[in-house]
Amino acid sequence: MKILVLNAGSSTQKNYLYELEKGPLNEMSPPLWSGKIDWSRQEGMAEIEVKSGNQKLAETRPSESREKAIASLLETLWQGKTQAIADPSEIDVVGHRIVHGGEKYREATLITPEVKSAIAHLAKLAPAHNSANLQGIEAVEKILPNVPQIAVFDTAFHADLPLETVVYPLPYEWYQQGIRRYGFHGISYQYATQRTADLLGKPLESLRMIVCHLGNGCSLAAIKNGKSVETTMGFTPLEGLMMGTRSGSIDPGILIHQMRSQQFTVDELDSILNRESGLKGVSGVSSDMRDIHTAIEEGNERAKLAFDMYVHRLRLQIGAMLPILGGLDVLVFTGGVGENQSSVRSGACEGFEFLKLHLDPHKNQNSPTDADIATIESQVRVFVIQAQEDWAIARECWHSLTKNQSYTQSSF
Ligand SMILES: Nc1ncnc2c1ncn2[C@@H]1O[C@H](COP(=O)(O)OP(=O)(O)O)[C@@H](O)[C@H]1O
Ligand SMILES: CC(=O)OP(=O)(O)O
Ligand SMILES: [Mg+2]
Repeated sequence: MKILVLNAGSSTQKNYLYELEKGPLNEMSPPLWSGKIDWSRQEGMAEIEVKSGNQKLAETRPSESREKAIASLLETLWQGKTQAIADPSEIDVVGHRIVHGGEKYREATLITPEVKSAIAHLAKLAPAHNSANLQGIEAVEKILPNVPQIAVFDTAFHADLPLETVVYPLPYEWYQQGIRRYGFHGISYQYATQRTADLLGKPLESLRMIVCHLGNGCSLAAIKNGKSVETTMGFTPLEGLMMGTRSGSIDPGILIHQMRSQQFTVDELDSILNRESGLKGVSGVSSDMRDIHTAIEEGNERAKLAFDMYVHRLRLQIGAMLPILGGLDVLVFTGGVGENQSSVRSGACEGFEFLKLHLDPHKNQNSPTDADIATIESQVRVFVIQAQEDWAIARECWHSLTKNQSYTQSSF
């Protein structure tokens, strides 16, 4: 079965083609083809990178609409030096990461006009994500009109969060209107928790885990019996940790004050909190941890402050999860920052020695992939797991199509 996966991020579009013959294993099988567009590195420009076998294509082009960019990227799958298939008709199914599934979507779902309008409706709550997800679905509809498309939701992993976590201390009627905590990055959490348990050789259900997903968007989740019991993102992907360009949690009184005294409009505040805050807003340098690191080495004090705040807030939230879990067996770091920035990991672990959590500095420094970086004596294991949201989506597609053959046939 050939499965195309589209993962639309706020400023990136990552696409992969996987081939699964005997069904998915827990360990990732490398994709036949991958194509990435990154709009975050240069203003008005799109950096494109396509890989297939040992062929590689890299170029920078002026930005165009996401739909057009996806269409031309997908052509490299069946044309030119990165060609991986003879014809688009070889693709059996397309899986999409959909960030916000609201209350209704608790598992992978075949995309129908009704599902599309629900995704569009939820774009109000995750504007940087759901509308990009929808553009991906529509781009594929034009190129592969007869191929089933499956939505895999980031919110689904948190579907059973307890009520005291879900409800905000606001008028109860607001909760009844749908203003509640949902949690995100669930596809990443599901993969990282199972992968860690497999590497440890222990049942997932026996482990108390905290997983820190640190990419452009950052959140962490407490996982007990294999289920999410608390997480830092809430109604939207803006709550919680400090991120690349998002503020994370702040005093809501600041917004009221700024609206009143500085007359900011709602759209201006939305843009400031989502795109001009976090590492970028504080440092004035960049949202990218690599640039922050370089600026710190050059003596930039605001970059240092941004880094220190990022780590401080991360530690606070790790600490907040401890009583929820009643202790900790494994701490996991994943996502672009979690996988690559050893100083974030060591900073986050500082102060948790009282748990007998001890990082091995040498192992940590080498930024390993899918490895334990705690000392042998440490009573808490610490893992770095490469985020594999796309592989997890491919697995979900395979399960959806094979668990119910009539569903598969009727939808072709
Ligand atoms: N080698 C690296 N060292 C430090 N940080 C990195 C490195 N590579 C990527 N990052 C960080 O990871 C972020 C992207 O993470 P990623 O998980 O790919 O994001 P997303 O999936 O949300 O687009 C970058 O913005 C950067 O801050
Ligand atoms: C939900 C979310 O924040 O996603 P990302 O990290 O891809 O921006
Ligand atoms: Mg991501």
